[in-house]
Amino acid sequence: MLNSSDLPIKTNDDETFVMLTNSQDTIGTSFINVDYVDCYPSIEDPSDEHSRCMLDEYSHVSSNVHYVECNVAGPGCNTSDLDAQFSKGCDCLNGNCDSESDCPCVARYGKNYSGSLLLANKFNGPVVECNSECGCTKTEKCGNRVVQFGPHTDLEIFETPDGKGLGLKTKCEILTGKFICEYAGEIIGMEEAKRRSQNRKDQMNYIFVLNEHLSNGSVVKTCVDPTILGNIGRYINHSCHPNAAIVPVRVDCPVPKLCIFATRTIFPCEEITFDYSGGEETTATPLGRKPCHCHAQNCKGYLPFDQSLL
Ligand SMILES: C[S@@+](CC[C@H](N)C(=O)[O-])C[C@H]1O[C@@H](n2cnc3c(N)ncnc32)[C@H](O)[C@@H]1O
Repeated sequence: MLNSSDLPIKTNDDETFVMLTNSQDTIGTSFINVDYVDCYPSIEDPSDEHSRCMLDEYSHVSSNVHYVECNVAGPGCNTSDLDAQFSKGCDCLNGNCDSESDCPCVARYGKNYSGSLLLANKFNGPVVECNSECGCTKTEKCGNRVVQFGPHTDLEIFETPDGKGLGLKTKCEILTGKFICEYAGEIIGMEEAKRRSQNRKDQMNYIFVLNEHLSNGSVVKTCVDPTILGNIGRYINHSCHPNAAIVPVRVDCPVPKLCIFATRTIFPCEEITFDYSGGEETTATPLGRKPCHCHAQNCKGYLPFDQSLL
C-alpha cells in the first residue's frame, strides 16, 4: 500500500495500461511509469471522515449485497492510508482552481478538467483533486473538484440479454470525459484477494487490482472488492470496444478512487462498459477463460486473463 506521504506527480507520455486478473477473468489496470514524490503530507485524525464520502441514491437489487458509497477497509487494508487526510494543497479563496498560474494544486498535478469533463490527457492520470483542507472549499466554483460530488444520477441496473448477468446503463446522454461513477468496495490486501479469488472460482469476478508502477521499480497495488460491499460501479461489464475507462483519482487520502469516465459520448439506454484489461492482452490461450459476450467487431472472444498475476 502507498505511504501516506506519497502522491503521483506525473506520468510519462509512453505510459500504457496492462491488465490484472484473477484465476478466471480479469479486472484490473496498471499505470506504468508513475513517479511519486513526497508532498501533501497527510494529517492525522480528520475531523469527520464520513463527510469525505458523497452519498448517492443507488441501491442493490439483491439483499446479499450491501451498498457502500465509497471504499471501506477490508482484510489486509492499510487503514492508516484509508483514514489519512491530505493537508491543504491550495488556499484559493475565490475557488477558481483551474489554471496553473492561479492554483498550487493545479500547478503541482496539472489541469484535470474542462468544466466537469476530464481532459483527454488525464485518462492516463495522475488526477489529484482539491481536498477538504484546501482553501477553495467544496464550492461549485472550484474547477478541480468533480468525483467528490458523487456519481452520475441517471444510471440504471438492468439484466443483460446476452448472458453477462446484470449490467449498468444510462438513462440520458453522457458526454466524453464525464465522470460516471466510482468502482468502490472493500479495499483488501493481495493475499486476501488471492484467497477470495480461489474461493469464488466458478462465480462472477468483481475484484479489481490497480497497479501503479513507480519510477524506482516498485509497484503500488490497490485492490478493490465490491462483491459483498460495493457501489453501483460493480455492475459495469467488460467490452473489447468500451465506452468508458477507469482512472485513479485521489481526493483526500493516498488510496485512489477507481473512477469511471466516459471515453466517448454514451447515448440514452446504452450499456456502460470498460475494458477489464485496460487495453492490453497478456495471454493468448483460451484455457480456463470465460467467453466474452460483448459482441464488438474486435471482440477477443474471452474475458481478459493473466495467469501469472494472481
Ligand atoms: C464486475 S462483474 C459485472 C457485473 C455482473 N455482470 C453482475 O451480474 O453483477 C464481472 C462479471 O460479469 C461477467 N461479465 C462481464 N463482462 C462480460 C462479458 N463481456 N462477457 C461475459 N461475461 C461478462 C463475468 O461473469 C464477470 O466475472
